[in-house]
Amino acid sequence: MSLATVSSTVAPQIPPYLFNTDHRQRCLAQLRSKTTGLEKYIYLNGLKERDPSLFYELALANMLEIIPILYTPTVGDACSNYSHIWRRPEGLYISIENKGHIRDVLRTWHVGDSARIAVVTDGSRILGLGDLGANGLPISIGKLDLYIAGAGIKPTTTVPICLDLGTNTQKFLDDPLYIGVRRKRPDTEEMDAFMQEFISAMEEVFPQLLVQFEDFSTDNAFRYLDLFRSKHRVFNDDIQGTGAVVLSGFINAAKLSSQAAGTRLEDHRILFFGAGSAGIGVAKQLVSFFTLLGLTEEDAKKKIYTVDSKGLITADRKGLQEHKIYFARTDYNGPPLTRLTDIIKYVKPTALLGLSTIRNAFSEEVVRLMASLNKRPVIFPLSNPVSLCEVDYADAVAWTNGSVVFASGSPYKPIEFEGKKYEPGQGNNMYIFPGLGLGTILSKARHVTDSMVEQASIALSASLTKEEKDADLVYPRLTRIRDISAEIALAVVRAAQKDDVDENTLFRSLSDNALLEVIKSKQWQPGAHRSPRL
Ligand SMILES: NC(=O)C1=CN([C@@H]2O[C@H](COP(=O)(O)OP(=O)(O)OC[C@H]3O[C@@H](n4cnc5c(N)ncnc54)[C@H](O)[C@@H]3O)[C@@H](O)[C@H]2O)C=CC1
Ligand SMILES: CC(=O)C(=O)O
Ligand SMILES: [Mg+2]
Repeated sequence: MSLATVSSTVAPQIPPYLFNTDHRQRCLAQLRSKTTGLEKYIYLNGLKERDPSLFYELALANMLEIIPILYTPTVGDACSNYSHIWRRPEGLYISIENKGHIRDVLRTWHVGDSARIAVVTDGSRILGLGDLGANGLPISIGKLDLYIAGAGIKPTTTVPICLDLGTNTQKFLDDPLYIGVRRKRPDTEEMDAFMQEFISAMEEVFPQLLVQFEDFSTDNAFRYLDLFRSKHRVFNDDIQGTGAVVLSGFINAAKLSSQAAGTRLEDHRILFFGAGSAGIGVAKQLVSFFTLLGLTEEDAKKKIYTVDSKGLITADRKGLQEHKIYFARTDYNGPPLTRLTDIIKYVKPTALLGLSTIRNAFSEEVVRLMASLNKRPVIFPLSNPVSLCEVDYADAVAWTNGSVVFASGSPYKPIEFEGKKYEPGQGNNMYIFPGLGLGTILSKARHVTDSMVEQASIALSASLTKEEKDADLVYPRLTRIRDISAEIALAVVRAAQKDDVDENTLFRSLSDNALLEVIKSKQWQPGAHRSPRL
């Protein structure tokens, strides 16, 4: 027998000194030795492949450090560069060329009947980065990592999907390493036929699955939500998840702002800078909330002003896109208002929400104007990733002399201003979709109803501890996300029961405390099946 044969048949021995240090510390040191976000992302991706349990253990124990790598902002870099950093298949690509046999492609995914949650993107609007085509897969993977870490969904029941339908971004079509099909995106007719086949095939192959649509371009985001939501178990994260998370933060922020001003929640006026899937999704969620407070829909709608790249959206504007019509103002008859400062002077908003993808759109002049109109202005620059955020946290604090109530889409660190510590909120749908998904899966809800989304939002806003309230936070600390997801799931299950869409009726007889315990007991824990040393 040759030496080469001997060495290939003997299992490699792990030298005992490898265990002198906790391997988690070794992995963290390796992670921290990487100098760029993208290198850290690649490192974590490799760790997940080698040892998924350890990967999630590290993510849970070091959330504030690791989530911004797996998710926004760094996942944006990963998507932008995905064709170049690709190592191995780690999700399901369904290409436009698979039309006619999509179910066969779905059957190649290894989890079959046990699949519970799929995040599906077509890569056409990844964060605020535009049409990234097949490079969009990491957004589905990152969202599912949050389902696993944040809600305790079992990793083996998740399905990350990127629909590879082409791209209209020429730079990718010209890139020899581009991973997707080299063609422009289909027209509506071709895409509709593909999507109909896709959603039917999903239901056939994965009968218990919840589908989260993610980062579709705005028209298609609304289109496929409207087409599928009453027939299938689906929701759109950018419209509904964002609506819920921002409503939740708004409720807490508006309380702080109203307390300072001596006004009521009903007195708020909200200006949306950006009127796409996210902006309009949030605006609709706010209308629904104001009606819960007793306002008529018409009066609730009057509280909302929307702005797009052409300025304040008014009903007399020609060729308005469908999704902008509902909020178009009928009470402004002057010349078009295009400058944000002029719009603010006209509207006098108490809250300014940015979902525009325009970096630094909330200039010093804008922020100071908001502070001059409000004792505690609510300013939420929600565009992702950080490179597209409408205003940095430190600037917002300095320009309002510390009075701002702030939440951004991507994370900022706490800061010190004139000797006082200030802590930002992160208004990101990551606080909602894990719990919304968990509640939907456990109740086996046939559909995701409006009330399930709304109750998720209200449960999140009610989840602040006294300490978090005392620190003027509008969202709970991310490190508590598992417990918060369980509380949200409880509210979602109850809403599903009220709407009579829960196919699992066993939970109906349980008290809230008992149900919460059941939900927590279902949360997957990393590390349960691994060697205690690792
Ligand atoms: N924080 C969170 O949880 C979430 C944040 N987002 C972020 O929101 C942003 C927008 O997403 P979508 O609504 O889906 O995109 P979109 O492209 O549909 O909407 C962008 C909107 O901004 C407007 N806009 C563009 N340039 C403008 C300008 N110069 N002045 C005023 N308005 C301008 C557009 O007209 C459009 O109405 C993205 O950056 C995305 O990452 C989206 C979902 C969730
Ligand atoms: C957070 C998210 O879903 C987005 O920026 O698109
Ligand atoms: Mg999104």
